[in-house]
Formats: sequence, C-alpha cells, structure tokens
Amino acid sequence: MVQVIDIIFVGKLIHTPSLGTLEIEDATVGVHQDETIRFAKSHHMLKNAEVHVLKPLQFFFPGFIDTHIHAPQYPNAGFGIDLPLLKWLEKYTFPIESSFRNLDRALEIYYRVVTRTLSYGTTFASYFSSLHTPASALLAELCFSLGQRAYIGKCNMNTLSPAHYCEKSCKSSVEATNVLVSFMSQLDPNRKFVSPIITPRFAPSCTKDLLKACGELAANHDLPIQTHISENLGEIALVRELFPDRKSYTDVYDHHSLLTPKTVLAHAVYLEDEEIETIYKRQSGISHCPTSNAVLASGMANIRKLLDAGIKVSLGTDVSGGYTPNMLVAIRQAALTSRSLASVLRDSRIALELPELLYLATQGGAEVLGRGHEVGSFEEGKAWDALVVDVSSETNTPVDIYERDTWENILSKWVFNGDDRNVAQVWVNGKLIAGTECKIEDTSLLNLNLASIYMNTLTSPEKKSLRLQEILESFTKTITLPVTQCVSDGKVHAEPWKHSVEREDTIEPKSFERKQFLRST
Ligand SMILES: Nc1nc2[nH]cnc2c(=O)[nH]1
Ligand SMILES: [Zn+2]
Repeated sequence: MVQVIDIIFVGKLIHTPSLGTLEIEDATVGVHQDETIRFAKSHHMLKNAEVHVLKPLQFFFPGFIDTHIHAPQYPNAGFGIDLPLLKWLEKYTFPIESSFRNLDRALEIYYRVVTRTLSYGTTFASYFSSLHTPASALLAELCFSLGQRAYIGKCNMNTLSPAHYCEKSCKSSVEATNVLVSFMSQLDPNRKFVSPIITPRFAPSCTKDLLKACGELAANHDLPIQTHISENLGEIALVRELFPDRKSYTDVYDHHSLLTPKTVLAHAVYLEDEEIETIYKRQSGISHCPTSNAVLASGMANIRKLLDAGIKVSLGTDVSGGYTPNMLVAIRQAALTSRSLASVLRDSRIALELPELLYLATQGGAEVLGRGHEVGSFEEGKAWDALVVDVSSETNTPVDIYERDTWENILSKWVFNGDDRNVAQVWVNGKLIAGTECKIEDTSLLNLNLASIYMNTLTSPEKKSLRLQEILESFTKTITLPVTQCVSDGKVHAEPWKHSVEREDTIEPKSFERKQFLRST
C-alpha cells in the first residue's frame, strides 16, 4: 500500500535502540501523516514531501525523556544544597510547593518549566506537580498546548507534612485526584500526549489507607504510578518506624499494590537484594537521579547492579534536588557517579559507558514510562520525537570540534560540553515545537482560561458556589502567552530521490568516506 510521506529528513542519525548499542548512520527518514517514522523506500509516495537536510555537524538524536522532575520546585533549582532530604523538604520544598495554590503563580512558573525543559531537548517528562488539583490541571494544559509529552502527577500527601501543605484526609486526596483524572480525560482522551500519573509523594507522607487508595486509583483508571524509594538513610529509618510490620521500604509499596509494570521509583540508592528482586518481579522501573543524590548527599546508586538484575532504569533530573532540568547534566552526573562508585568499590564494571548513559536518557526512559514501543529511538513505526543537535561553531557553545574528531568523539563532546544552544530543533510527534531555530514568528496566542480551569477542578460543589464570584474576580479571565512559531531553515526539495544528497562543504574528518545519504532501498 503506497503511503504518503509528509516530511523527509536527511542527515546523520544517532540513537541507542538497546542498552549498550550506539548507532550512527547517514539516514533518510520519512514521517508519515500519522507521524511515525518510515525509513523511506521507493514505494513511498514522495511527490510533495517537505525535505529537511541537516547541515554539517548537525545530527538527529531522540528527544530526552526525564522520568522524574518536580515542576513546582523549579524556583528553587540551583540553591538549597546545605541540608539532607528530610530537613531540605521542610525548609525549602514544602514552602515553595504550597505557594501553588495560587493559579496565577502556577502559570508563571509552569510556563517557564515547560519552555525551559523543551529548550534542553526534553520531549517527554514525568512531572510531580504540587498537591493542588488546579495547578496540576494547568500544568497538563500547558504541556498539551506547548506540545511536550508528559505524565502529570498531583501529589497525594495527607500526613507528616506541614499543616499549610497537607491534604485533609485520604478521601479528599482521592477526590482531588479523580477530579484531575477526569479533567485530563477531556484534555487528551487517548492519553497520547498527556496522561495523569498516580503520585503518592513517598511512604512517609501517606497514611496506609491513602497508599492503598493510590494503588486502587491506578488499577481502576489503568494509570502509571510514580513515587520515591530508598533515597536517604534517614528516610529509610523513618519508613521502618512508620511501617514496622513491613519487611522493607519496597515491601511497603508492594503491600499496597503500588508496584506495577507502570511504576516509576525514583532514586533506589539503598535497595537490599530482596527488594531488587521484588522490583524486578513486578517489572517496575527506576528513575536514577544522580545530580539530586549528589547535591543532597543522599548517596550513590549502583545502577550496574540494577541493570544486571534486569531492572528497567532511566534518568531523572529531580529538580530541585537536582540543580538543573538539563538532561545532559543528568547524563554527565550518572557517568561520574558510576565512576566514583567503581573506584570506591574497586569494580571498574560499575562505570556506565556513554552508549548506556544515552540509552538511559532516551529509550530507557521510554521503557520505564511504558512507551518503549512509541518513542525513545528512531525505529520504524515510532513517533518522530527528535532533536536536531548542532555542534557547529556558529552555536557559540564550548563544544569545539576538530578535524580528527570521529562522530563518537563529537557525540561525547556534546554530552559533556553542550547546552541548550546546541538544541537547534525539537520535534514531537512530527511537529517542530522548540529549539534555537524556532523563532517567535508571531505571538499567536495560547489562550488559557484560568477561571475555567480552576472552576473545573474544584473538588466540592459547595466550594464552587461560595467561591465563584471571588474566583472570577481574582483570576485573569484568559491568559495569552506567546507561543513560538517554529520555522526550521531546512532546505526544501521537490524530488529528493532524483539526486543523491551530497554535502558540498562538509567539514567532516577526511577519514570518513562520504556515504550516500539515501538509504539503499
Ligand atoms: N529528592 C526528593 N525526594 C523526595 N522525597 C519525597 N519528596 C521528595 C522531593 O520532593 N524530592
Ligand atoms: Zn523527587
């Protein structure tokens, strides 16, 4: 059956389809109208395809997948490195999150979080929001409107949290979660772009009935789950005290049916062998957050041990435990943490290699979020969630490429010295949505009606009537935000097959013979 290809991409394509493999090739990729990748072959109809040819020292790389980031903590990113976890939560984190009861404030911060993570090349993020349903709904609207794939988790927390930032009861927490789930089912019924994710903050902040209710919510709505596990020794001791009849931290979650194949467990720094076995059996995944573990002096997770045990592993920035939403920093820190642990334990195997690290940041993240068949690498049939990375000197970044550099070197220099200026284009599901080559063409506006979001996410009817007037006065009726209109400067050819796409002025090292860009059909 002949398929119409809408866009053809021609250029260097780099991805890590499985743990430890790194594929670097000259490719021609066609994106069909349902935005899946087809390695274009002659039987494809190309007559009016738009063709994007990459410049020398540009390459396609799968969009980064951040499997653990706290959106309301973004204002704290980069400070507060003086305390360990539990004191850090009290002094810095709960206060900043509690300010998200104000939807105007939530808009200001969440708009910045989504545009900033997109600028770093994060095409898919699993967000913790605050415990507030309206703010969580707003985050979902923003991701959906700005084009970033996202899981949105309204924190469930009804105990051991400050009075100003704690849900009244298990019942109110469940009700507030159900309101978000139904709000989001109108926003994206098939959960193709945004989906709720059930988010018991961590065992210490949930009563037993709330933990159990979260397991039921996930089962009833067929939703993923995210939480924290075994990050810090003080936290583990607290969990042991709070749940004396449970064998371990893992057993607390398992006992409440929170370990499923769609569960994301952040940190996992101090798991015992038996816990690793249980997590493997339940097919739950780990979000390794090395930057946060270093900043909060939590410890060093032995990722090699988890990988050897067959556990799905991904990477998370864990803002603001981690000081930046830049996934390149998470990759760098994972490289360095694994090497520090290798030297402490005198076992060089523990060091993670670059292909493995890039896998954790892309395909590994897709697997942990249950979307490994859809995104994470450039395999046929997947969505075109892709970055165009530019490491040429025009980007003015500290990535300096020399003639003798191989593409492996170039890739490594980008990882260790690159930043958002190297992200020229960000594509999600075949649409160009961000990147330095995206200019604000016109401020075609994103209209968000905060009052309607707020009204639609109020949990109790009496609140609706009592507060209607106050709400409509306090909120700006509709917010208009500049949304970048992206124009890539890819060249457009009518008939790409008529001629091979040779680079004229390539500065690729002489050692590489110039390969045809067109895949052999
Ligand atoms: N790093 C981190 N760990 C947590 N455990 C419970 N909540 C948090 C949080 O916000 N950040
Ligand atoms: Zn976290």
